[in-house]
Amino acid sequence: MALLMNPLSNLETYNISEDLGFILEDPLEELPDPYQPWIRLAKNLPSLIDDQQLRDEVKKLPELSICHLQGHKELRLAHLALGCITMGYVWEGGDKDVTQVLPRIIAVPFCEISKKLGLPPIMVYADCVLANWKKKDPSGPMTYDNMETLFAFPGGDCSKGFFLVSLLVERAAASAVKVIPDIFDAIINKNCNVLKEGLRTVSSSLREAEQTFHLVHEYVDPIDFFKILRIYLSGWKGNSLLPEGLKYEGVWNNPRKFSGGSAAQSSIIQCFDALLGIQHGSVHENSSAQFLQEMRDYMPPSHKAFLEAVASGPSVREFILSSKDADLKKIYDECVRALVDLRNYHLKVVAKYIIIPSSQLKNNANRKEVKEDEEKGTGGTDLMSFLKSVRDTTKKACL
Ligand code: HEM
Ligand SMILES: N#Cc1ccc(NC(=O)NCc2cnc3scc(C#CC4CC4)n23)cc1
Repeated sequence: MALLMNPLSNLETYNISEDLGFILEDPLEELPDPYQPWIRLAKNLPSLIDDQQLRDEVKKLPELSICHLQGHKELRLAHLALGCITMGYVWEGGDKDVTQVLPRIIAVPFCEISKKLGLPPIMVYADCVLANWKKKDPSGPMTYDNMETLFAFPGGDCSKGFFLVSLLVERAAASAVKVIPDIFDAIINKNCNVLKEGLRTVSSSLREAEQTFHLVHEYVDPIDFFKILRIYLSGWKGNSLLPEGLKYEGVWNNPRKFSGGSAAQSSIIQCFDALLGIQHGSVHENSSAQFLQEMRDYMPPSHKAFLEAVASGPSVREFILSSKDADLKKIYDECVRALVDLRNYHLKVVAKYIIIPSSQLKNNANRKEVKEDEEKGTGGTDLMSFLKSVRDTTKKACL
């Protein structure tokens, strides 16, 4: 039977790497000379923030047109650098001195670059995880010891650990992305053996991703994460510290609300949900599904398009439900269980890095009441119930 056109046959068209999945391959580290002031500020965020100098330095930036930025990788580096500077600018004073206005000198170029990339004018996962890395020895392996982030936040090596461990988990799971076109071809051609092969690769890459996740305990300190880093990931939607949002001076007359960085902006996990036919409730009544759907607007548009292509492709779940092949059902369940185990492990990590430090700090005599939205995700969601509901709907997908 002639191979029917498989919409996913060329991952390149979705800016997806055969080897690294949604990770930006070989991110640029430098921009053309005129933009050096942006790179210099972004490279010195930790010390500028610790010295409370960042806001003053931002105001001294030269007015720059974005016309000298050429190509996707320069735009991604510029969005990453300006995204880091924006988070540092807004949260430099912690929750005691929050600024409501982003100065035009940075707001105007940041919004123009965001528009060209189809990203929101706030730091997103595709910035500080997917594009924020380099190898120390370019000919060496992609291992933690041979890698470095391009930009960091205050809190010592906490942001490096958090961003690079997430990147390595993405890389482990990426080996499953490249078999998705083969899985769709197998369904179109009713080839059970090729389908089984593809699903075995999916479950083994998810198992490898969970193993990689363990690195978080070695490279991220819970107190540094909870007390310092998470502040800089916070957004201005559903945040009582910026109830109207942030005013982007010179761009919009009214303040705008954008959600803080979230791994719900990671395409890789949402891609497995789409492939396995796991619905996290309907976007009409279920807030978890709404949040996951909304976070797709914080992904590079080509990655969002890939998720939609996977979700609208031939249904793996329906094909297997209608199949008599018990082996096929078993392999499908192994994929679902691997995703459940990954989400369960993630919940344990969230307890260690958020729930426990939060209660420890709450118990400190001199600590003010925890703000009502501190227990919420950077996206303003009630994080534990969100994560548990996503894990539970994944579990329900078992055959
Ligand atoms: C210190 C380590 C971590 C903490 C404290 C943490 C915390 C959280 C929190 C609070 C959320 C809820 C939504 C949000 O606010 O973003 C979340 C979502 C998520 N996190 Fe993490 N996370 C950590 C590490 C990781 C790593 C290494 C990965 C792997 C890529 C990951 C993948 C996800 C995903 C995919 C979601 C969206 C919900 C889902 O699809 O299950 N997280 N995380
Ligand atoms: N209190 C408290 C509280 C603390 C943290 C959060 N949320 C949070 O850190 N989300 C980001 C996240 C979750 N998982 C992963 S892997 C890689 C990233 C990332 C990133 C960059 C920011 C784009 N993430 C919510 C509430």
